[in-house]
Amino acid sequence: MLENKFDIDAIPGERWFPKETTFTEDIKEYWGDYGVCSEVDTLKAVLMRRPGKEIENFNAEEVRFSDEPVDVELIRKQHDDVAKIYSDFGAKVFYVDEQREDRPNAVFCRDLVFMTPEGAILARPGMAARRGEERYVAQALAKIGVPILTSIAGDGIFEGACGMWVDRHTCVVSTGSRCNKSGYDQVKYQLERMGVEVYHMQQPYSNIHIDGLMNPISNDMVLIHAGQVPYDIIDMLKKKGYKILEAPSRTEVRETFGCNFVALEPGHIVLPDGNPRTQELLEQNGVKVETVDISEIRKGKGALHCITAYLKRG
Ligand SMILES: NC(=[NH2+])NCCC[C@H](N)C(=O)O
Repeated sequence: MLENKFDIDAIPGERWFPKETTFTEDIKEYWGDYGVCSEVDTLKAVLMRRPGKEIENFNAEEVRFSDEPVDVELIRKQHDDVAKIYSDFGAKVFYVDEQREDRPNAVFCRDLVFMTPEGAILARPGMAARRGEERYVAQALAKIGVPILTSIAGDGIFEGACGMWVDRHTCVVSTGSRCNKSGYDQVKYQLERMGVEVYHMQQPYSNIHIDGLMNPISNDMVLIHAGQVPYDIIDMLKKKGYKILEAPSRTEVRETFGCNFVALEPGHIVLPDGNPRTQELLEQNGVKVETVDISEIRKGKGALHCITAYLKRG
């Protein structure tokens, strides 16, 4: 044996091993209790923008509002009425507190964030007069502990209402004027990573988002505007066991937003007031329908689904 006057201890192995949990397992502990993989499961938390200074003065044509003037106090009251329905039902209502003063469309929160089981995908609006709204949504999400998985970047365009959950493993994402190929690919990457199959839908030339054309009522029933939804998408929904209800009135779908409702829980929805034919069809099919007057919000060419970003369902 060599005489070793200077024996040096071996370098020890690693002692601090990584915590090998998934993001979904961790989210509650390090962020908050958020996550969505359904358009209908029990509504637990939402993000909304109560119209602030931005609604007081704008050029309707530039921001894609109708030219009837908005009653500022009434739009705020109607927005509060909707929020109260959610909170009375037991959902937590969070707000985007700050916003640019030149962005009246910021009330349409769904367009700015698409929520997944692991957190939010932050949108990048297609319309120039909306770009930048998302910065204040990011601020609000960070404050309440909703992780932001990606912020649509590069040459991508994507708005949250171009996504629709079918079930935990299935999502429809639509391209058109509010979501281009690059935005679509960025969303698809995130969803596929979570084990979600993405079905592509093409928006008709006359429509910007999915929610005015097709909206799930429960986990096996969906309302569609048949004339504007692609065959392949409906075929997929039927094969997954969905019953298809066809909206009976084009006027209601297009003018009074009969398809733009919010499910509080499966088979129980809040519908914009003034859609009698749609309401009758839904009730005949056993749907519990509550209505709310959103005449002022409608002047922004959007309705209930558009103003409600889901943060937690089920
Ligand atoms: N999810 C919706 N359908 N949003 C409607 C948004 C309407 C808004 N004026 C816009 O053009 O962006």
